[in-house]
Amino acid sequence: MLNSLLWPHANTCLCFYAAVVLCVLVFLIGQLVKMLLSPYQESMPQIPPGSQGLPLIGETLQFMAAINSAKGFYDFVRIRSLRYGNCFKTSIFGQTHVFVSSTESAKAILNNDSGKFTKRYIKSIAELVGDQSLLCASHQHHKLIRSRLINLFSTTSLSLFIQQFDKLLVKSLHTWENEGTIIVLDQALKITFKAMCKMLMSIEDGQELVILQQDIAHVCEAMLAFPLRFPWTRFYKGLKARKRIMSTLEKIMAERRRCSLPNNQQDFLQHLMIGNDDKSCSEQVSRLTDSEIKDNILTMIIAGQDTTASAITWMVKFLGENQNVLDRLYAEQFHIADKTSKRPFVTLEDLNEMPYASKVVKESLRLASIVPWFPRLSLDECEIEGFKIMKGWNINIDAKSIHLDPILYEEPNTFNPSRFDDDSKPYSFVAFGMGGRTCLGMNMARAMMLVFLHRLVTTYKWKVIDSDSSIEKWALFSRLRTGCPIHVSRINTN
Ligand code: HEM
Repeated sequence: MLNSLLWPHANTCLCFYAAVVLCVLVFLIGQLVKMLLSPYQESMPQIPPGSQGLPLIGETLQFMAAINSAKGFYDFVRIRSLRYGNCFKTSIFGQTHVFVSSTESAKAILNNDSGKFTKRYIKSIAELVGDQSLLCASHQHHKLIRSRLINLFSTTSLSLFIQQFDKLLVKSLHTWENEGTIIVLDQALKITFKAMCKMLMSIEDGQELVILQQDIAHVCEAMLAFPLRFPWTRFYKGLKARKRIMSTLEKIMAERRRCSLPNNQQDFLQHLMIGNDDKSCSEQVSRLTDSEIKDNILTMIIAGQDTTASAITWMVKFLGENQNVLDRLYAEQFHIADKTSKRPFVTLEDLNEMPYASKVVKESLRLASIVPWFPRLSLDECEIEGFKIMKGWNINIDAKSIHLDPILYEEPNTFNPSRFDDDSKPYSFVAFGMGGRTCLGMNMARAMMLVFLHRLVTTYKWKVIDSDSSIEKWALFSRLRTGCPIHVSRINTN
């Protein structure tokens, strides 16, 4: 009886102790596994710091607010870069964007030896420039288009372009004297646009040019707009303008085919069409379709006009505010003017004899950072700056931060062309990008800036009237809101 009473009790005790031992064992094994894994977990890269903002819209509203402010859209990046450091994450238009600003990351991403990155613009931009545009094409398609376009940017075409640009500029500068006050940006936009249209399609004057310039401006304004398709929205107007530009190009191409223009017409469009229409061309030579030609003519106007005009405007402002730099520039430019004044045009060789002006151009491009960041897409999971980057994230190389990094540039906010007396550190100057997507028109842009500098400095003295540095709202590239008004007076060379 006693046994019968004791045994069930003993059984219960045994079960209890066994359960306790089991629990302790499970706990100890858990701790052991945690200990073994913990060094691994600590070394696992974390995702970059930053805020994803509100559900769905992320930080889109803050980004749009920056686009619509006098500080310009880069301010969105600047504030976060100060808060989180040289690699941070945000969410815009429903997508994750990472911004990085070290030279090492710029090198890895722009060189893209790993093949883990491709270029990507937001969808609305791709719609405006066209999906056959060099800017939006995927890796292989981009290679094909770039290989065709790069032939257009030869030294011969650069020399011809310099002549054409100089001719237009001299004509335009002539009229400045009567006007007294000049808005540099407006003038630079007109001249660069004319020069680009002449080089691309031989359009020089007339109503066609005026309408084209207005339409290009609409397309540019739409690029940062919210992609809403209502008749009163910027985006819709941009799409309509693109349609008109496309039909103008179609008309020009049809006309050239109908009238079988001589193949010696020296413009980019004709060169691209010859490549297409010439049936004797080897099949190996990759030809562009009509859509590819049209999208890329539009791309080159957008990529070349606004950027160069903005850069010229900043350069005039920086020079107007730095008399010591201007004095040194006068010495160099008047020396060269002894030669150029005896010839009808400035030549490429003349430009090669302007070492100080070249540094002025470079310093202006650094300080203005016209294209403030370069967008890429991560094709695979990878690590950047010690952070984990997921496949499908947008990675933006923050060129402006690199250009203003005090470790790379002493007193980075000072306009000092002589800082380029010594070679720059690798990837510290990326105004035209680097790697397989480097700016195709960089020599053309530099040439326009140098010719502009030469003619302005040797023709006029100028004073910047409004020193306001606010940035134009909704501008795709960093443009001065005032357009830099200057008062000019002709230099008496007698
Ligand atoms: C000061 C003026 C200019 C600046 C600052 C500038 C800057 C840039 C930058 C930074 C890129 C590369 C962006 C990236 O890697 O994502 C680029 C690409 C490009 N630029 Fe320029 N650019 C200028 C003038 C021009 C001109 C005059 C043309 C003439 C047509 C031009 C045509 C292009 C083209 C076609 C691309 C795309 C290249 C590609 O994706 O393969 N640019 N530009």
